[in-house]
Amino acid sequence: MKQNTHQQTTENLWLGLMIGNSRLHWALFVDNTLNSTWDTEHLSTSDIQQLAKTNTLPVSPSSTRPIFLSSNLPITLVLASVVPTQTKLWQTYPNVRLITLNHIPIKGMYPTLGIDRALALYGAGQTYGFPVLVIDVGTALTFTGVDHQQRLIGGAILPGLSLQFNSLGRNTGQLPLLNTRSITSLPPRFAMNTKEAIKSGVIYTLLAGTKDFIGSWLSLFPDSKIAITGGDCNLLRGYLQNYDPEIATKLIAERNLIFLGMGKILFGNG
Ligand SMILES: Nc1ncnc2c1ncn2[C@@H]1O[C@H](COP(=O)(O)OP(=O)(O)O)[C@@H](O)[C@H]1O
Ligand SMILES: CC(C)(COP(=O)(O)O)[C@@H](O)C(=O)NCCC(=O)O
Ligand SMILES: [K+]
Repeated sequence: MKQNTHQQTTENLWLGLMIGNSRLHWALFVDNTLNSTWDTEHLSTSDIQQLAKTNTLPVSPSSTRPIFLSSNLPITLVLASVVPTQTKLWQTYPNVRLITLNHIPIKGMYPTLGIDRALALYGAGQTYGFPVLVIDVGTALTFTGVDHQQRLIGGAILPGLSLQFNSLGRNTGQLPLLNTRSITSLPPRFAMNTKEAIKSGVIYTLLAGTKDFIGSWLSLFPDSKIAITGGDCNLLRGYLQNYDPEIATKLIAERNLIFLGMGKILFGNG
C-alpha cells in the first residue's frame, strides 16, 4: 500500500464511508464541511485489517485505488453501510462511528429501511426542503419519499440498470451481457437485434416506471422536490431528457446526497 503524508492535523478531518452493494463511497469533511468525495472498489479483508492495525485511511479524491493517509492521531471514520458483512470488517477500525437509523431525524421509518436511503432522504430534505422524493440509481434502484413533516411516506426497490442487464446476461443461454456504461443514448423502441432489444426492454420499462412513480408522488405532494442520485443517475436522467423532457427538468441531480445527509447529522451542515 502506498503511504501519503498529509499536512493537516487529523482533528479537523473526518472521513465518511458509505458502503454500498457495488462500491465504497468516501467523503472527506474538513472543518465540519464536506470537502470532497470519491468512490473505490470494496477492499479485501486483509487490507481492512491492515488499515485498522496501522491507523491509516484512504484519501484519494482522484483515483479508484485508494492512497492511504497515515496518522499518529486516530482519524474519525464515520461509517454507514447496507452490507452487513462489510460493516463487521470496518468496525475493527480503532476510531469508528456507525450511523444507524436512530441518528436520522425522519419520523416513521421502518426498522429495516436502508441507511443509505434514510441519509439521502435527509440530505435532500435538508438541502432542497421537505417534502422530497429521492430516486437512487445504484445497485438497486430505489424511490423514497418523505412529507412536509419529515415523516417517511415509503418507497420502492427494484434492480438497478446493471443488475437488470446482468440478470439477463447471466441467467440465459444466449443473451449477451451488456455493459450499462456503454449505453449512452435511447435505443430504438422496436429493436431488430438482440442487444438493442435488451436495451429497449430494460430502458423503456424503467423510464415508464420512473415516470409513473414520479407522477404518483406528485399527485400526493404537488409541490415536492425530486432528487436523483446514485452511480447511474446521470444515465437515467439523460434518457429521461429525451423520453419526457418536462419530467426531466423537475429532477435535481446530486451525487452527494448521502454525504450531505451525513454532514447535517454530524455537524448540522453539509
Ligand atoms: N466507475 C464505476 N465503477 C463501477 N460502477 C460504476 C462506475 N460508474 C458508474 N457506475 C455504475 O454505478 C452503479 C452502482 O451505483 P452506486 O450508486 O455506485 O452503487 P452502490 O451505492 O449500490 O454501491 C453500477 O451498477 C454501475 O452501473
Ligand atoms: C435497497 C438497498 C439494497 C439499496 O442499496 P444500494 O443499491 O445503494 O447498494 C439498500 O438500501 C437496502 O439494503 N435496504 C434495506 C431494505 C429497505 O430499504 O427497505
Ligand atoms: K445507493
